[in-house]
Amino acid sequence: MRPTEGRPDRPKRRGAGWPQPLSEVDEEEVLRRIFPNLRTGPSVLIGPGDDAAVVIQPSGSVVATTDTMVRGQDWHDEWSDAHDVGSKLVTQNLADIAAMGAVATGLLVTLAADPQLPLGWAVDFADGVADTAAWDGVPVVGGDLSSAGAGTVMVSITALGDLQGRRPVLRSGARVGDVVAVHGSLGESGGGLELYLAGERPTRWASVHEALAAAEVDRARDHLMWVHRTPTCSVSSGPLAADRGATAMIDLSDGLARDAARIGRASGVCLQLSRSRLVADFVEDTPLEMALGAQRALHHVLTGGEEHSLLATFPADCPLITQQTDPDVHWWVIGEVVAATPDGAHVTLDGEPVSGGWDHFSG
Ligand SMILES: Nc1ncnc2c1ncn2[C@@H]1O[C@H](COP(=O)(O)OP(=O)(O)O)[C@@H](O)[C@H]1O
Ligand SMILES: Cc1ncc(C[n+]2csc(CCOP(=O)(O)OP(=O)(O)O)c2C)c(N)n1
Ligand SMILES: [Mg+2]
Repeated sequence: MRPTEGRPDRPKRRGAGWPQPLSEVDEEEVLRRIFPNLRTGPSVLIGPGDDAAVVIQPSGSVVATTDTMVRGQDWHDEWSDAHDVGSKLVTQNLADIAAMGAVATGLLVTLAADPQLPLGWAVDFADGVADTAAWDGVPVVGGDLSSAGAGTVMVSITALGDLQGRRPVLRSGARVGDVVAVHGSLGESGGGLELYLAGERPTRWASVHEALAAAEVDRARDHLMWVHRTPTCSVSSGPLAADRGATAMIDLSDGLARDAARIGRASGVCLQLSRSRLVADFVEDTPLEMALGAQRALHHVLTGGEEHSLLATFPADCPLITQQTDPDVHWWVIGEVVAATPDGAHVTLDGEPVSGGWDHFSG
């Protein structure tokens, strides 16, 4: 069983102090509430407040990615508060930067909202972005505010990154004979989504003592829902994997089966996953199994989205894989790269084609 990593569950929410709708304030006032909580960094020459930011890119090339979330499609207000949404949006973007083998150098944040949205929501969202970005040492360098139709809240981040002289790790680099490995958890966010969709809500423990005394299954459920609200990505593991010879890499946003197939397709190979390894490392004795049972757990391990762990391929003799000593930075070997099969499967489980995972348009 992999160790579960932690960061503070509930950083401070300031927004409760500003229940008035955005329509009662002007843009300057929104920004005045947001800016003080943003942290800068040595790579930022010009930060938020001018027409554009100026960020130092030491290696001369810019890694750029963007991700968007929409209320009702990507979160429900009954599940996630504004701080959670900001935190998750940062993780989605930083995971994409890490999966290229790069280090993030700046974030640009957009909020387009119904003017009836409370000012406090905008502040808590910005704080969620700022707190999570600061945790990973990434400055917020700018953004945009816009209004949107009744009920609409759309948030988006564009992240910039620097390869620091590394070659980018592409989806197309996997070679026959490589091992397939995962850094981070699998299926926990998907398990949390299942619980939320089933109407479950995390327990609000009256005290730490009460939480510790709670049944293990209740803590397992809470953990899954917490991961769904605020997944994390170990951002330094991407560049480290790149330095140590990763041949292909992707962050797991749409589910292991779907994202592994992206590497397989781009590389013209098949990623052959091992059921016994996935079960031993990600199902047995995990919160997923405890909360949902072994069968649902394996389903989420294979298809659960929004985990933002890293999936990579490495040469089989790569020391990062063969000489692992620290369980906190472990790459779990879950399969190997084989030649693409004539029927076109780019990912298999014990040799059988496997599919599933998230798609925005086809569900
Ligand atoms: N509207 C768009 N216009 C141009 N490129 C896009 C658009 N949407 C997605 N892409 C590109 O397509 C690729 C796949 O997108 P996506 O599945 O969102 O990637 P990821 O899972 O890494 O966020 C990325 O390289 C992304 O930049
Ligand atoms: C209300 C709600 N329904 C469904 C989901 C599940 N969900 C939304 S997006 C997504 C996959 C990842 O999103 P995407 O924008 O495709 O990330 P990217 O691949 O671009 O990084 C999943 C599993 C959710 N989080 N909230
Ligand atoms: Mg995307």
